[in-house]
Amino acid sequence: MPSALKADGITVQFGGVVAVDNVSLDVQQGTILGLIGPNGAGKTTLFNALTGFVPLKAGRIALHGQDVTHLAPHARVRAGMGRTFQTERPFEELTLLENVLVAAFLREPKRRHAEQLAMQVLEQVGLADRHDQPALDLNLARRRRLELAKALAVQPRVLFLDEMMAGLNPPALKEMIGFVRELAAQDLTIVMVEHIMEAIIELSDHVIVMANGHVITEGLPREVIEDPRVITAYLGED
Ligand SMILES: Nc1ncnc2c1ncn2[C@@H]1O[C@H](COP(=O)(O)OP(=O)(O)OP(=O)(O)O)[C@@H](O)[C@H]1O
Repeated sequence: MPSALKADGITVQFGGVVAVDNVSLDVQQGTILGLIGPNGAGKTTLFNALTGFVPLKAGRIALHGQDVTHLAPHARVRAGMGRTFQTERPFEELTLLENVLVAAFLREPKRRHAEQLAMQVLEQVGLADRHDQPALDLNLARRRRLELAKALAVQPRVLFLDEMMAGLNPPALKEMIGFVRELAAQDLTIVMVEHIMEAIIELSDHVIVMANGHVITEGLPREVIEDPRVITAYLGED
């Protein structure tokens, strides 16, 4: 299977804090990588490093063989990265279609094509029938789906999902798991930071566990969550 995302020796330092220390990963096309670890482990920082939002102290990143290490976030979008943000902030006065259009224009300059693309992704996340409503009225589950639609509107080859499942009620969680599974089935490569273990177990092909900026173990989801080192990292030594 071809490598979709390959990162070697990623290191990020904030002042005296090494938030991510020499982390490497290799994600095969069409697979889902789950990134877990206790609060402060460095997951979001790694995510931001991969997508270009924080500078690297060391390391290299390749997307489908293209070196993107020194590209700015918008250039990584053009190279094929899409991402969601932990705190979704839609333009509340704009309609759902307009919100997704803002993202679609990053990849598709012609308005008619961008609109088609935006409607298509709204359809994919089950929001097409609300496309002309303002984002202001959306509940949490629909805001998340809108966030997913925005990330999909840049037509990514590798999609980064940052805690998409947090706070969802059981039906909405099931629905979101279904959307993500469907995307991977369509050969999209997915990297997800997630605290909800149900989602990690159901979706991940491979799991990386971080603590204190390091990878402490990796492997199949059911194996890693039973690893004593992982349990200790989450619960502490006592
Ligand atoms: N902009 C920043 N400036 C300084 N330190 C930071 C910055 N961002 C993160 N850190 C520090 O880097 C470390 C890793 O934080 P990070 O947010 O990446 O962890 P996380 O695993 O995503 O945690 P959570 O699960 O709570 O989101 C922490 O010690 C944090 O305080």
